[in-house]
Parts: sequence; C-alpha cells; structure tokens
Amino acid sequence: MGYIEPAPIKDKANPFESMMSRFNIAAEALGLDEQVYNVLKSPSKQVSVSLPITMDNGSIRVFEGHRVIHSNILGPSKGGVRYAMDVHIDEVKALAAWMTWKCAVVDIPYGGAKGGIKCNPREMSAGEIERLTRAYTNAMLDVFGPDRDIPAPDMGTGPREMAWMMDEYSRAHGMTVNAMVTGKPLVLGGSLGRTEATGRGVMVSALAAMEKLNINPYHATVAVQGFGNVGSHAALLLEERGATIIAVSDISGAYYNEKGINIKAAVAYRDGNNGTLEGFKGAELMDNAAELLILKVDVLVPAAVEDVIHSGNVDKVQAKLIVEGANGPTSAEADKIINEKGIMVAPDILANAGGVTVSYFEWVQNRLGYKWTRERVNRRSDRIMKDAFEKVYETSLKYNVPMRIAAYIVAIDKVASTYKYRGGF
Ligand SMILES: NC(=O)C1=CN([C@@H]2O[C@H](COP(=O)(O)OP(=O)(O)OC[C@H]3O[C@@H](n4cnc5c(N)ncnc54)[C@H](OP(=O)(O)O)[C@@H]3O)[C@@H](O)[C@H]2O)C=CC1
Ligand SMILES: O=C(O)CCC(=O)C(=O)O
Repeated sequence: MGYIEPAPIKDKANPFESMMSRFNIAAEALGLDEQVYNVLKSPSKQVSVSLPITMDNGSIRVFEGHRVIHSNILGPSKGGVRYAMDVHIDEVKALAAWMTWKCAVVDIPYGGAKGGIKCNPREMSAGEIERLTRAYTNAMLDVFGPDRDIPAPDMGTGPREMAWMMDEYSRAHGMTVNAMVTGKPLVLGGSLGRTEATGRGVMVSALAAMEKLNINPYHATVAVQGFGNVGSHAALLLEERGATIIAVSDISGAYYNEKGINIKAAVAYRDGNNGTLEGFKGAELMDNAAELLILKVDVLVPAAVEDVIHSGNVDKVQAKLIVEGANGPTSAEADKIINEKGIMVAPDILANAGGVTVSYFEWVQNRLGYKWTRERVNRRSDRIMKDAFEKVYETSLKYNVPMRIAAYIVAIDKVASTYKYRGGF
C-alpha cells in the first residue's frame, strides 16, 4: 500500500511548534521586535464546531470541524479547507500560520487561515459530503466573508465543495457572493488556471532552482509523491518542460519506470479508475512505496502529506533538489541533515504558493465582475512565483541561511513592517 510510513516520534512534535522552530530561527536572524513576535506566535482566532449530519442510512454522525485564522494584518485571511481523518486543531493552526507566511512571500494582500473537517471523504457519498460541507459553511457564517476570511480547496476538497460553500453562504445572505470562496467551478466565477495553479507554481520553482544548480531540465529525473491535484499537475508540467518523471505515488502505492512514466496516460488512468493509480500498467509497483523518497533523482517533489521526510529517512535522501508541493512535508528534525547534505529545498511557503496566488486572481476577477484569459492568469502567476523565488534566493545568500529560513525572513519582515505602520497594540 502507498501509506506513508509515520515519522519517528521525535519528528512528530506538535505541528504548530515545528512551524515555530523555523519561525524562531528566522525571527532571530531578522532581529524581530519582541512585541510583534508575541502577536505572531499565537493564531488570532480559532473556531471549532461539532457538525451533526444525517448519513444515508438514517443514522446521525457528529463530525469535528475547525477554522483557524492566524493573522489578518495584511488583509482578509485566506486558506484551504482539508477533509481528512487526521485533521487536528494543532495541525490546522500550523497550516494557518504557513498561509500567513506564504501570502507574504508572494506579496499578495492576504492574511493566513486554514480549515479542516475530520472525515474520510472516500467513504462518504456525495450527498453526505454535501450536507457536511453545507453544515460547516453555516457554522462559519460569522467567520467567512469576501472581506474577512476566504476558504479554498485543500486535501480532499475541490471545486465541488467550493460550489456548495458558495451556495450555502449566498443563500444565507440573500444574494450571490462568489468572492467568499476560491477554487470554484468556472461557471460559478472560478478562474481559469486555478486547478493546475499549485502544480504550476511547483514547476516554476523547480525550474528556477534547477537553473541555480545548473541542472538541465531536459536531463533531469524527478520523483513525485502524491498524485492528487498538486502532484499530478506538477508532474505533467515538469514532463512538458522536458524532465523525466521516473516515479509517482498515491495511496495505492508507488510506481516506478526508469525510462520515464507517461504522465498524461497516468492521469487518464487515474481519472477513469475511481481516482487512484491502482493497477496502472505504465510503471512497476514498488515493493515499498516509502522508497520513492530515497530514489536517486535530481528532483524530489513531496506533494501528499506532512512530515514524510524525517529523521528516520533523511540520511538516505539522494535528490539534489526538493521542491515542496505539500505543506510541511519535511520535519524540523530533518531540516538540519538536509542542510548538512547540501540539498537545496524550495520550501512549501514558496514552492506551493501558486495556488493561493491564482486564488487571489480569482477573487480579484470576482470583485471586478470580469474574466481573465488563461494566458493572463498563467503569465502573471509565473512572474509572481519567479520573482518570489529570486527574492528568497537572494535573502538566503544575504543572511547565509537555507532557503526555508530565507522564505520565513522575507515573510516575517513584510508582516512586521505592516505592524510597524499600522500599530494598534
Ligand atoms: N490544492 C491546492 O491548491 C494546494 C495544496 N497544497 C498541499 O499539497 C498537498 C496535497 O494537496 P492536494 O494535491 O490538493 O490533495 P489531493 O487530495 O488532491 O491529493 C493528495 C494526494 O496525496 C495522496 N495521499 C494522501 N494521503 C496519503 C498517504 N497517507 N499516503 C500516500 N499518499 C497519500 C493521495 O492519494 P489518494 O488520492 O489515492 O488518496 C493523493 O494522491 C497537501 O499538503 C496540501 O495542503 C498546498 C497548496 C495548495
Ligand atoms: O488557494 C487558497 O486560497 C489556499 C490554498 C491553500 O490552502 C494552501 O496554499 O495551502
């Protein structure tokens, strides 16, 4: 099975604390004002709700839902909603803080938030998921809003759930409010390019990093963990740019082909196979899916869940470059060894920021009542991603720190300067 082996206990520190350990290093390098530090170290709002739902068999199940707003100092808070069994308030807190840093790194006018519902959408009918999504939206009517807090897709959610959120919120307000959520279907005001935006940003970051490392994309080998929205689009777009994708994985296992996997065929297979690669014939099923992470490749793209590169496997990682499609795929423990090994990391808060960037474009278009072409969306998001990469890279040279800490420095500096001008505490 493709289940990712759990990280050792010492890596599994509270996810918020793991985020804070990186934040602390950057705050110290930057000489962050103590008062601003104290404000940023705690989320500004946390809402947890119980959601009773009538299941198809008539029973009532109570689901646990959360929304955490880490900061709204830069603008309305922004962040996806995750449906997964391991959703936990500490994880949602960390993910919300990462959104604050991510929006600041790419310089878009949003704060950070994240939501989650503890559920297994694979085991629920569409009707059950719809009732759950509507109940969650209703419970968050005072939290969400186009100028307050704007949800979006994350793991286990997509345009369908965003449509239900928009509809429920709009009904409650007696008018259509499409700017309250992004990642919607196109017909409801979604943006061209949003579906592939996160994977596209991963591709732009990977190419920018390869340029620094003198890796020719046409000779580069890549392994991608996770074949959902982020992983599959990153793989498709890197393949289009000439790279050879030798391994991909999802929950059914890892698939390897040293000559290169035909990613278009893999996507078509997944889409016709209930969403998984199980039985895919264009590659061999690896005995141990976790070994995808330690393959000898130029580029490794973790695009599934948190803490997959940890103290138990980091010694064996052979990639020259890690481009983090997922949020938090590398534990704080593993960071030190990656740095010692001289592996370049395009960190999550930089590399996967293409999604929220195009979400921002979607919100802008909704507010203008106008639609941009795909070409305009891609051109502008590519430019934002490339500029952000260069800024983080230069900061890493200036402070002599790894790219992850440099990304935090860029982000914290922006948030701290905003506090300086706004004051109010
Ligand atoms: N969607 C977006 O725009 C953004 C997403 N991200 C981050 O990217 C990551 C992936 O998100 P996204 O692609 O949207 O999610 P999806 O739900 O579309 O895909 C997740 C992928 O990871 C696989 N997976 C999940 N759990 C496991 C596991 N325990 N073992 C092995 N494989 C697993 C899934 O397999 P299967 O499908 O078989 O279950 C699937 O291939 C997350 O960390 C998310 O926070 C970051 C920025 C934006
Ligand atoms: O598109 C968005 O608004 C947020 C996406 C997200 O949740 C993320 O970047 O982790």
